[in-house]
Amino acid sequence: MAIKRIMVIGAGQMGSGIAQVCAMGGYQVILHDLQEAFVEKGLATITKNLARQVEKEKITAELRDATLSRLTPSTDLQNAADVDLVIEAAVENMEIKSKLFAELDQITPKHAILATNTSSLPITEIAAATKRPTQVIGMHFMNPVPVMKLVEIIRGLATADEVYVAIEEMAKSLGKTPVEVNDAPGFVSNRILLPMINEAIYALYEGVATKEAIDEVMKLGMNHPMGPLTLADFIGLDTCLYIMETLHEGFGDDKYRPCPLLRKYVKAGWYGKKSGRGFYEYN
Ligand SMILES: CC(=O)CC(=O)SCCNC(=O)CCNC(=O)[C@H](O)C(C)(C)COP(=O)(O)OP(=O)(O)OC[C@H]1O[C@@H](n2cnc3c(N)ncnc32)[C@H](O)[C@@H]1OP(=O)(O)O
Ligand SMILES: NC(=O)C1=CN([C@@H]2O[C@H](COP(=O)(O)OP(=O)(O)OC[C@H]3O[C@@H](n4cnc5c(N)ncnc54)[C@H](OP(=O)(O)O)[C@@H]3O)[C@@H](O)[C@H]2O)C=CC1
Repeated sequence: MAIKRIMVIGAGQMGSGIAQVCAMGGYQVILHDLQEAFVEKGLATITKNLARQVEKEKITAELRDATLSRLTPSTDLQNAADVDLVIEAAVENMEIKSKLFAELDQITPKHAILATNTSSLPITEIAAATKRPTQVIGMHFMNPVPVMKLVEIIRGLATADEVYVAIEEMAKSLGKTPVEVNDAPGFVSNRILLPMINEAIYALYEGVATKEAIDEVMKLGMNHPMGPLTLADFIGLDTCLYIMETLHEGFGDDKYRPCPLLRKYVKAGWYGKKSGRGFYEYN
């Protein structure tokens, strides 16, 4: 199954990172979002990242130029008509993802693989929105995509072995390390990470310590590169809440109930780094 042309859907923090590593890996990439301004913002992030790498002499100016030349902007989903693979990285919402996959099933060629970068939603349910569930798979990159080695690959109930192998090979071709997991709420990564972050938010909510102290304990005491509240801001508090809700609903276990403080911040529009304010403030 030769993969040459890819559409990445969602030009946010994950979609732009995924588009960057795919283009650097030699693939032709269409970066798609709802509005031109979002696509432009994503492309500007990629351009800035590549410029920084050239400055640091990590990549050549030729690789930067070749990478940029392989990226095409899109605001029309019909542009997926000749791709071999779609990697969807739109917002973490089942209704939006199901609708996108149903449309992609109509638009993309029969051989195309439809992958989702969802953090927690059931791959099997997303696949059920299509008539090609054997060709739907989870391809879960970590943030920041250009830096983190892991790609969690999630098989839905019907995912075909050859589709799994094609995605595993593709992840390796990007210099990533794929790890195979089965379809369960939050998979492995967020089933373990998000309850830890949620518990840190509860510690803040209950006045156990300041946000700085909570982060310092986990950084200096556990050698985490970022404290859990800084990491929550980095992931996006909206995404953190969606993931906790998926775990809560998926397992039906109250140990996964989202902290009320997390809900309050999301209701206030404090989404973390991407909106300028979360637990901390950003310029
Ligand atoms: C929610 C989900 O579904 C799953 C998830 O993704 S959960 C989140 C998983 N990610 C993490 O846990 C990240 C934890 N944090 C870290 O690993 C580190 O703090 C970090 C890599 C983000 C930054 O590392 P640091 O040493 O503090 O900063 P810094 O020295 O500036 O950066 C290290 C390198 O990363 C690069 N980098 C940092 N942020 C970047 C970004 N947003 N995009 C691209 N590159 C970035 C830097 O350019 C630098 O590259 P070089 O080594 O080539 O020079
Ligand atoms: N943040 C993280 O650390 C990680 C996130 N993920 C997952 O990746 C996905 C994206 O997350 P992230 O990049 O952080 O989120 P962002 O909010 O940064 O980006 C999402 C982008 O998708 C766009 N979008 C929303 N709906 C559609 C649609 N129907 N068609 C096309 N584009 C759309 C959004 O536009 P608009 O602003 O208009 O809504 C926005 O530009 C989520 O599923 C998330 O769970 C996976 C790994 C890590």
